[in-house]
Amino acid sequence: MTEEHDIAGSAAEPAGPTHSGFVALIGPTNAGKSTLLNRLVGAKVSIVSHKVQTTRAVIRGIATHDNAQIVFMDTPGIFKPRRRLDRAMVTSAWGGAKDADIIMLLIDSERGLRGDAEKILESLKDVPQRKILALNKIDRVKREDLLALASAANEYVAFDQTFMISAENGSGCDDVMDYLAKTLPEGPWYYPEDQISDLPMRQLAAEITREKLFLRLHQELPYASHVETEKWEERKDGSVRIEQVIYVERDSQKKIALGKNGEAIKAISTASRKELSEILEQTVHLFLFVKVRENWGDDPERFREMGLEFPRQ
Ligand SMILES: Nc1nc2c(ncn2[C@@H]2O[C@H](COP(=O)(O)OP(=O)(O)OP(=O)(O)O)[C@@H](O)[C@H]2O)c(=O)[nH]1
Repeated sequence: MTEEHDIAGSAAEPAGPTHSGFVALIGPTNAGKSTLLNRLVGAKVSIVSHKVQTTRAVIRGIATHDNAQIVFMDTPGIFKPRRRLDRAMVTSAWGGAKDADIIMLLIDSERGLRGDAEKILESLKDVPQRKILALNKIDRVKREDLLALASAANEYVAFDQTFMISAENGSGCDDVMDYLAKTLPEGPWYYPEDQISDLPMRQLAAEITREKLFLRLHQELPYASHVETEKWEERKDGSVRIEQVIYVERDSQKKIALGKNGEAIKAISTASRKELSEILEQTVHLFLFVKVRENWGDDPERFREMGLEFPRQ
């Protein structure tokens, strides 16, 4: 994940050695993944409010604990991608997990290994990364059942650690964070601490508009355009105002992007706004501008904005 390293330079990091890395949180539906993330990415932390796309995974939240920055990823494609957004984001089954430093499997200890949990354990066997297990909802089960479940799961996969937690009341969650903070590799933080909240969402929004642009104009505008989100303003009435710029390289391309009487840009804007409203579950006011910027394709900054590594050669 070298592209994120590029961003790390401006992070407000604590003194002393820092740790950082990606944790893929997986588990059957209803295991308590969202509840756990809300807790772990809680008070001290900035949450990425919506689902966010990096190259292959979905960043759900970024937590800081001691000197570590822990980036939690969702890997929705492992099972049945239910939501449209999930499907759109999943490029390959274990996509996100491949880039994770640690894979954390969350199991509902009341349900045990029935159904999906067993299938996931099976498929985890061949995954090379360090794996940990968290048995959730321990407030609902007896201790001896928990121990039996822990050893049953460890027969499938040799977990580095097994935690017993309650995402709901917080029990055991600090232990998980202590472990992650010290086990993730030493290195600079991936994201600036104070810029976490909407930066990735801006990228996702730009990506959606770029897709609409491409769908409509790919024959005329092959690779000569790119989209940036310039403004993101949450409004009191619950809506959001998003301003984006479509960069093209030449005046002739600007004409194409606008279309006759602005028809192309209007259609792109409508399609993008619709999808953004669905994803964000709020009213979106989208404003698109087309600007000519020569040679944007040679500008490393533009690549970084898109979360891409700048090809050196
Ligand atoms: N008793 C108890 N309930 C919990 C705990 N953690 C989560 N829950 C409940 O379990 C249900 C499912 O939790 P979610 O966090 O939505 O589960 P999820 O894994 O994100 O589910 P999907 O988004 O469907 O994959 C909710 O009703 C939670 O309140 C826990 O530690 N104890």
